[in-house]
Amino acid sequence: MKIQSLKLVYFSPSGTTKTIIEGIARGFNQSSVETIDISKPELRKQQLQTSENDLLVIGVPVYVGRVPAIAIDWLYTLQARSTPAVCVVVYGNRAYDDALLELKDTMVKHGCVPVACAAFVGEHSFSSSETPIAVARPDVSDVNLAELLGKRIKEKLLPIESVDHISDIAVPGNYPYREFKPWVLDFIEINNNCSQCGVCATVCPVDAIDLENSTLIEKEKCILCCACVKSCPEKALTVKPGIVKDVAKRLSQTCQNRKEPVFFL
Ligand SMILES: Cc1cc2nc3c(=O)[nH]c(=O)nc-3n(C[C@H](O)[C@H](O)[C@H](O)COP(=O)(O)O)c2cc1C
Repeated sequence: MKIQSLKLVYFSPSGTTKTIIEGIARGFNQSSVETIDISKPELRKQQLQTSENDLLVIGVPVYVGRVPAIAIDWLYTLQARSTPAVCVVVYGNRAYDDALLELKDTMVKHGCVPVACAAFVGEHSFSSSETPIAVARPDVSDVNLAELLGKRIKEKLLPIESVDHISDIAVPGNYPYREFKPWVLDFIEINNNCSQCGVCATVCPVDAIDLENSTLIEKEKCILCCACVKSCPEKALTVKPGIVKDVAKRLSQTCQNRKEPVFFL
């Protein structure tokens, strides 16, 4: 199959999913590449139409074993016509549960034909110096594997005449998908180092932080991604004692064993 354009789409508040998707794209080595970063609220309004001549690569982080609701909402606006697609989830070294299955099912529902699926590991959103979880993942080895996956997808597509010749890919996961109830939590503490620079408000994928006064965080909008905590140049934002901190402590003890990326193609 001759691919004319690579379409990259990722939701990646703290950047690990973006790193993996870019690695896959390098390995695939296509001259025409269009990227939509759906972590940015204004870019989520952008509609995408794809055809059989495109390769759509979508990456999302795993949130409580599922695809983040924001990414599912965006996928509902996707107009894909028989488009070969790569489904990628990135998780924080605990488990990806039903997320890869959910992503694959959703993409199929919207006109995609999965040509490869993969689960990679990224530093956990709740990781901190006190509660380290998968620190600095994806690392060089993960990125090399992402590039290798890109090459293998190209090799797989080369001899195939059309999407009708791509067989179904089985991925782990269960029905019904793991239950997910959004948490509404006021869990961020801001100390006196805050210079009101606004970086936290700019990186927030749901516009939950007031740009003029970053101490005003709308907890009903917050999705706990911790992009604000991780991006603060003054290290003024930290996680308060409470549920998120307790989860982080538990995961930093129970998820120490390194998990490796897996491909299905
Ligand atoms: C609300 C929330 C739920 C999460 N649930 C899981 C999970 O079920 N399993 C897991 O291993 N990691 C989980 N993570 C960690 C992220 O999947 C992981 O850190 C990912 O690399 C973040 O991607 P990003 O850097 O592209 O934002 C969760 C993170 C958040 C914020």
